[in-house]
Amino acid sequence: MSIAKFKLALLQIAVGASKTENLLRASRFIKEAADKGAHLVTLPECFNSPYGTGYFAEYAEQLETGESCLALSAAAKENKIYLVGGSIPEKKDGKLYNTSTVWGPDGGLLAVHRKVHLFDIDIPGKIKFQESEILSPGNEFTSFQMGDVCKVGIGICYDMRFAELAQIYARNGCKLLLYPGAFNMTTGPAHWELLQRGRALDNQVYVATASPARSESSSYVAWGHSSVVSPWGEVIATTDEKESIVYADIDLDHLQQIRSQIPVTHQRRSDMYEVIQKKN
Ligand SMILES: NC(=O)CCC(=O)C(=O)O
Repeated sequence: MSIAKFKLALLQIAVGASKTENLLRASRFIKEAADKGAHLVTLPECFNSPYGTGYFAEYAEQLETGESCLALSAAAKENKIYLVGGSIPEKKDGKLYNTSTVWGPDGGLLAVHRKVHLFDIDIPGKIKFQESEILSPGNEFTSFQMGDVCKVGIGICYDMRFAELAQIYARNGCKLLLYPGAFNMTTGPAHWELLQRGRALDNQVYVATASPARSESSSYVAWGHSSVVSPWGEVIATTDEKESIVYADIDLDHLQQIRSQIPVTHQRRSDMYEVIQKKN
């Protein structure tokens, strides 16, 4: 019989200039969440490096040999949890990516997601950010199977704005979508929660986001507010901007009830419209 409920933990940790300290902090928070019964633990976007195009090259690692992945693998194994390693700047074949790795309770690498939609925006007088100045985009959908419990889809931050990605994950059987992210002080208050609720409600899935804690002295000030939204579109767990751990019970029976009560999946008019998946 498969398990219908599990505890998810989002680690909203402070991220500073020292990679070593960032990794130690992450390991400490992972242990705390596991000790509190979390089965799946998620770190924020860019948890080992300050977030900014000027930092990515310096902090980037190769996945196979980098100290961040070694630390994540060890933490997953020691605590016997599924671990989504937020994201890190990755170097591979002469290119840089914003990359999330997923680890199983035996410390093995289960999945790798390279941010598909790069964060390039320009809101005059507020924020201009161009990830594409230095990063390359990933080209793959990424999901992983959490034992016999549930399939989980991964996106990184700006990926959450693209409804089609979430729709395809849901269609492929994902019941939880995880977005390590770092929205900012302009788009955070306006869109962070709205996007999560939209993705959750449209697809009748759980959606969770993990942000770094806010640091007013950073060049990029993160919004924080890591949250979990239910398939009903309700925020079931959240926090403010400070360092904290957000816990939520993911209840797959509840998800199934909502899907039976409001059966939009079966009511789609695919004779009239369709979202097409062009890659794996
Ligand atoms: N790191 C990101 O992708 C930030 C995305 C963001 O802030 C947005 O508004 O979208």
